[in-house]
Amino acid sequence: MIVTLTLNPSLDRTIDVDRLVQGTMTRARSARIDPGGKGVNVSRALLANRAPTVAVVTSGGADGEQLVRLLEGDGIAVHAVPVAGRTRSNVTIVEPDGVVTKVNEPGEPLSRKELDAVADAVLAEAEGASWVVACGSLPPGVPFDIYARLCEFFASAGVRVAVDASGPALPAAVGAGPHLVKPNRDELAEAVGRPVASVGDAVEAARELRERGAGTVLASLGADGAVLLDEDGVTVGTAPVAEPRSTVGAGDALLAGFLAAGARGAPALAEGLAWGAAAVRLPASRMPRPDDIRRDIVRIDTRPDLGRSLIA
Ligand SMILES: Nc1ncnc2c1ncn2[C@@H]1O[C@H](COP(=O)(O)OP(=O)(O)O)[C@@H](O)[C@H]1O
Ligand SMILES: O=P(O)(O)OC[C@H]1O[C@](O)(COP(=O)(O)O)[C@@H](O)[C@@H]1O
Repeated sequence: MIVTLTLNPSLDRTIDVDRLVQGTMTRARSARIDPGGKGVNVSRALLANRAPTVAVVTSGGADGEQLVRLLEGDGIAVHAVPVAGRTRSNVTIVEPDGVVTKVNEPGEPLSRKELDAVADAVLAEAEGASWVVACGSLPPGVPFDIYARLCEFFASAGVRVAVDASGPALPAAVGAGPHLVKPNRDELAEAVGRPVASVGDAVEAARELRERGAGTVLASLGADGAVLLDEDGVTVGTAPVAEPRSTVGAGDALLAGFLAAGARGAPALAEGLAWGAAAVRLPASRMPRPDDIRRDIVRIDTRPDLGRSLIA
C-alpha cells in the first residue's frame, strides 16, 4: 500500500484555446476538470495500474467536495481532512502548437488544528504501508519543514518516505533523511544553488543531495528523461515522445511508476520513464493505464555521457 499526502490539492482546469493573446478575451474550444495535486496524481497513476493506494488530502468548500467526488468516482480510496479554506483551482491553457501556460493558485492557509488532523490521517493510513509519499507545494503559512518532520517521524516507525517538494521544503526534507526525493531540473538547481545544464550537472547535484541525507535521488529532466542516483550508483534513462500532448502530471506518473516497480535501480527507473512518457502522450493530467504504457521506447544507460547538454 502506498499512501500519498497532498496538503495543497487542486481542481485542475485544462482549457484549450486556438491562440492565447495576453490582455484580450479568448474563447475556449473546450475545457475539462481533473482532480489535481502531485500526491493525488501519484495515487491516480497507481490505481490506474492496479497498485493499492490511498490519497490523504485536505478538502475545503464546494471545490474540495468536488475534488473528493471526482477521486471517489475514479475508484480512489480517499482520506479527506475537512479544512476551512477553499480547495484551490490550477489552470492550464493549451494552444494547438503545444504551448502551455499554467497558473497555480497558492491555496489557503491551514490552522494548527487542521495540520494536526492531517498528521493523524497520515498516521492512521500509514499503518502497514510500504511508502508515504508527500508531494507538492505547501499552502501559505504551513511550516517549510513539515515534510522534514514527516521523514523524521516515519524513520522511527519504519515506513519509507518519498518527497516531491519545491523551494525551501526540499532542502529541509533532504536533511531529514528521506528514502527518496524526486526533484525536477529547476528544483534540483535551486536546491544546490547552481544551474543544471548537462547530465553531469544533474548527477553532481543529485550526489550532493545524497550526501546531505537523501537515500535515493530520482531527478526528472523533462524530455531529457531522468537521472537515478541510489546505493547502486548512477543510472540515466530516456523515453522519447515525438509529439507530446501534455506534460502536466508527467513527474507524478514517473514517480508512481518508479515506486510501483520497487523503487530501486534500472528496472524501476525504466518503469517510471515508461509511465512518464505515457502521461506526456495523454491530454491534460490524464494518468496512464496499462494499455498506454510502452516499455520498448525506454533507453537505460549505466555509463551515461555526462557531457550531454540538456535541452534548454
Ligand atoms: N517532452 C517530453 N518528452 C518525453 N518525456 C517527457 C517530456 N516531458 C516530461 N517527460 C517525462 O516525464 C518525466 C517528468 O517530467 P519533468 O518535467 O521532469 O517533471 P515535473 O512534471 O515534475 O516537472 C520526465 O522524467 C520524462 O520521463
Ligand atoms: O503543488 P504545486 O507545485 O502547485 O503543483 C500542483 C500541480 O501539479 C500537478 O500535480 C502537476 O504536476 P507536474 O508538476 O508533475 O506536472 C497538477 O495536478 C497540480 O495542479
